Amino acid sequence: MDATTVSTTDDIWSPSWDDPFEPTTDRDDEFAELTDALRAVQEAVTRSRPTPDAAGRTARTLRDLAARLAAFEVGEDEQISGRRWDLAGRGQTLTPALHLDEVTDNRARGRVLVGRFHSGRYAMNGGVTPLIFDEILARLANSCGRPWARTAYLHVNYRAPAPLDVELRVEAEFAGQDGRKRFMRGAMHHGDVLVADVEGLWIELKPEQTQNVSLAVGRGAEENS
Ligand SMILES: CCCCCCCCCCCCCC(=O)SCCNC(=O)CCNC(=O)[C@H](O)C(C)(C)COP(=O)(O)OP(=O)(O)OC[C@H]1O[C@@H](n2cnc3c(N)ncnc32)[C@H](O)[C@@H]1OP(=O)(O)O
Repeated sequence: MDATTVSTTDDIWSPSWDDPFEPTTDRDDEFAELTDALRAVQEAVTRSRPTPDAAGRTARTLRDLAARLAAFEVGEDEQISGRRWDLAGRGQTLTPALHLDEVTDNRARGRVLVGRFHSGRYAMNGGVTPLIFDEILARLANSCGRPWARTAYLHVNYRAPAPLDVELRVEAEFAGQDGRKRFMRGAMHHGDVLVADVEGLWIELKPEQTQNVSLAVGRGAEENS
């Protein structure tokens, strides 16, 4: 698609390159489709160099879409985004969509593919690595009915540049518990190459710290793909 010809929503949603973010979700699942489309927009904006005219028209279209969705605004406890535990990415687009293949009481495994939107320059941005680790370690730390815990720290070691547009494997391990403290470990690989590893601490919340935690809609990988 020629950027100068952008004029309709359909044009904007249809990238001209070989799209690594083709929707993988059921077409009857409209919110999942919406999240997929938003990821496609993030990637398209990042990859494009539109003319000022095309950029302006696209911006107006996006603002129009935001205004239309504002009519459906709800409080954080009622929103769908981030709470779709059955979807890779949980229906949010801050973190690259993590496909969880397994979450047991002491291990989690997943896959992630990162595009140019999350690039630091020909490799994954260093701030994105902790996002992905936080996601998988948090899911494991809070799996199997354990009381809710929050991240106290994440210590990330960057071992090699993480390539874009290819599948990365992410693993997490429940390394031990000491009272309210849950010690977690994780690693990210591209093929045989160790890209990054992490140590994290999760602290079980005291009752007075759980008041805003209303996520009781499933938290493991049971329905994730
Ligand atoms: C909420 C659950 C969401 C889950 C969603 C699932 C998946 C979603 C995926 C999305 C994922 C999103 C996930 C997110 O993004 S979670 C959001 C990011 N995290 C936060 O916002 C947490 C902010 N911090 C706090 O709320 C408090 O500091 C917490 C609750 C963590 C502890 O404050 P609290 O007052 O309760 O603790 P304590 O002082 O009694 O200390 C207790 C013990 O812990 C030790 N200690 C404490 N801190 C540290 C530290 N930094 N290094 C080393 N040690 C530390 C301390 O020495 C003591 O040890 P000991 O003396 O007993 O030996």
